[in-house]
Amino acid sequence: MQLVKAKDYQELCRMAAERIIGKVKRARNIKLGLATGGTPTGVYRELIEDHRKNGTSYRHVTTFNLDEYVGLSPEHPSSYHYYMNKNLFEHIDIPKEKTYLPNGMSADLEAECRRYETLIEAEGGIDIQILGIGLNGHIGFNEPGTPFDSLTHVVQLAETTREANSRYFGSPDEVPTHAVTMGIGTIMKSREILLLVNGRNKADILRRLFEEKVTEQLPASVLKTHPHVTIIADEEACSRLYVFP
Ligand SMILES: N[C@@H]1[C@@H](O)[C@H](O)[C@@H](COP(=O)(O)O)O[C@@H]1O
Repeated sequence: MQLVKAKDYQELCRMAAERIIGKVKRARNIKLGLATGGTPTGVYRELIEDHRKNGTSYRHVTTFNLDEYVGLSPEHPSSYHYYMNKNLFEHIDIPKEKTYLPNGMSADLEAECRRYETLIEAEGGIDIQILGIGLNGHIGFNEPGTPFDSLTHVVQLAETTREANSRYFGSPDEVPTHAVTMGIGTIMKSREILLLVNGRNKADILRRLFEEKVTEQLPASVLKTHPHVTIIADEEACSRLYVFP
């Protein structure tokens, strides 16, 4: 894992966007793995601004999101479909039919998981996967204890995760109890991974990521075994690291 330090959130977003834009410009056909949550919103803002100012085109881009809540339709304002449409897709020229998220409304969720996994494979896999990290070290919605070889699956969300994500809902009870998420094995198949970590509340989990051994109890620790991971973290997130490049 390579750690790149950003002064603050704004710089982190610029750095991440630059990497993505560089790839989008260079490749004729690129598959981006996208994340939701608070962390990537500023990166998406940068992509939109660059698209407007510099005309970077996304017509040749396919996207796969990490996860979606079970039981929320794409029209639900707290669904990840809605988030992606509002925060990115509606503002760039990506063909809507090339933007994929798991369908949390499927009547057969097991079949949906298999369909999503197969779809990623059929498209040739993900070139670069953007990740945030949960306070307990989850990536996507892979909570502590998830097997490292897991593929897309249905998860029961940890209460701490439901609580942390309740800010996106009217009340904590409205947060779904389950989600469909790419598995850790799915994420690890990405050719490159960009983990974004910002803010003081992430300082402890970033410290744990560096200090603790690779264990399924800390899902993000698996990234230490991937050949091409860059962590972009701001100063606040790095404030508990002993050694800093
Ligand atoms: N499923 C998402 C993750 O993909 C995200 O990385 C994490 C951190 O969110 P935030 O960026 O808001 O801290 O929370 C959610 O649970």
